[in-house]
Amino acid sequence: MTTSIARRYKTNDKGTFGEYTASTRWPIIIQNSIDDITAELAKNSSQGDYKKQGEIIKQELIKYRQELLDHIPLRKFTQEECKIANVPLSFNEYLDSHKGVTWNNVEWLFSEIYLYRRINVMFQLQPLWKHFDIFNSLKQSTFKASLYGVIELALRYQSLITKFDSIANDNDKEILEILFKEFVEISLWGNATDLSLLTNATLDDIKSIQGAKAREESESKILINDTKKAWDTLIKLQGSNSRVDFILDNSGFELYADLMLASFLLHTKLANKIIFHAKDTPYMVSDVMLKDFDILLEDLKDRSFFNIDPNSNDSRALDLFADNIKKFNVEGAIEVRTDSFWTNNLDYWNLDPSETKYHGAELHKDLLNSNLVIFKGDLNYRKLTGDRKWAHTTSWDDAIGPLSSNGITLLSLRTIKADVLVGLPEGLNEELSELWEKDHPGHGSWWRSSGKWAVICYASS
Ligand SMILES: O=P(O)(O)OC[C@H]1O[C@](O)(CO)[C@@H](O)[C@@H]1O
Ligand SMILES: [Mg+2]
Ligand SMILES: [Mn+2]
Repeated sequence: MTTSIARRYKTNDKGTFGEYTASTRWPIIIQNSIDDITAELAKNSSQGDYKKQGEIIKQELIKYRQELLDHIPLRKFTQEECKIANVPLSFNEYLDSHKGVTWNNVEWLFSEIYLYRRINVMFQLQPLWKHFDIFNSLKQSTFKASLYGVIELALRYQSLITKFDSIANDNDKEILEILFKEFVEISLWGNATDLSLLTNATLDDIKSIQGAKAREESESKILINDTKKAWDTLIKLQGSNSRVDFILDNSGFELYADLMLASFLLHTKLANKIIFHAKDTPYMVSDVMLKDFDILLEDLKDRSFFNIDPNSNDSRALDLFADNIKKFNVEGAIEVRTDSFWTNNLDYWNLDPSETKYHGAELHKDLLNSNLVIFKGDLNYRKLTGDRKWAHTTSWDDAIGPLSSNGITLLSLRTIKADVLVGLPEGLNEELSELWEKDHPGHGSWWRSSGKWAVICYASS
């Protein structure tokens, strides 16, 4: 490690997107939850104890939102909360070593993860709401609005699947590599419909992001591209035992795009085992929980969800994809797991034998058996780099600390949506900040939180 370790971004770092997120976006996200639980309570099905317990949660959310606005200190979880809601003790350990941190003066990474954990505890304390995903209706409505992109990819898959066998048998490595790049980029940009940013997206916004045309022009937006290194790793294993893991990000279209990449890898024998790692609680609004995998497959088959003509080829294309994923899952070629580590406040420097209290060491040991661990999205990138204020020219290997030498082979597919960013050539951050400043006076550095650029970063040891 040649670079001294930079401190983490904080919610009072002037002019950063983190400061704006904490001061402005989080109260909106809590207000959305209040609106959604209000809608749930207005349903005829909400009666008796369910209604009573729901009202309690609603009042707590309203109070909680005010707590953020009043910059109250972040409180520890009570004994009861930890017990009933399985809150990892790492949250209280952090608060013990960072006494008196307030919402407007705390590390961004911790406070954002803590934010969602507090909301989850409110639900887990009410027995009839213990497993209620407050973000489910938003996840579902956004996926429903992604119909255009969903159909487009399903048709692409339907036309390609007949060719996968011949491509694999003809040993046509060139076309295989082009398709690998294409499916990696589909998975990368699938992220672009992240709910937490598109708070008022129109169907056109969502369509444009997901259209094939958007992907072409997005090539130029990939600032660091290690796809070739991942290709070289997997092509050597083609046809033999090859396990690829996905540390998932968002549900809906992004998960659908991840499944596209996964099925491509399986059909072309670049992998024969895919393990998806989902979240164990509602997290960052849109992140995938175990149940979201099953819901996605149901949605793809449900003609009242995507209301298309059941006798159309579009419908057959959706069925084909959903049935193939289902088959892979039943056969065990695709496995979906969860672990409390992924929603913990610890960054991914703890994916290491040294972390023996919160599953870091166990997960590290298991991931040593993977030939490629794909970390999806912005929050995972922030945890890989510790969400630290590194100089933007800091090397990737320095920024990911122990992960550059403890044996895991990883690939971060990240649409850039937060301040932290490393591995850039000298001057590029300044150049893009100037460009962004033109249309966004005073916020030039927010080019790094627009989701319009991406990085694909590889590490192996
Ligand atoms: O779903 P993703 O790609 O992890 O994005 C989540 C990101 O969105 C934000 O909420 C907005 O920047 C970040 O705080 C967080 O890292
Ligand atoms: Mg994302
Ligand atoms: Mn996410």
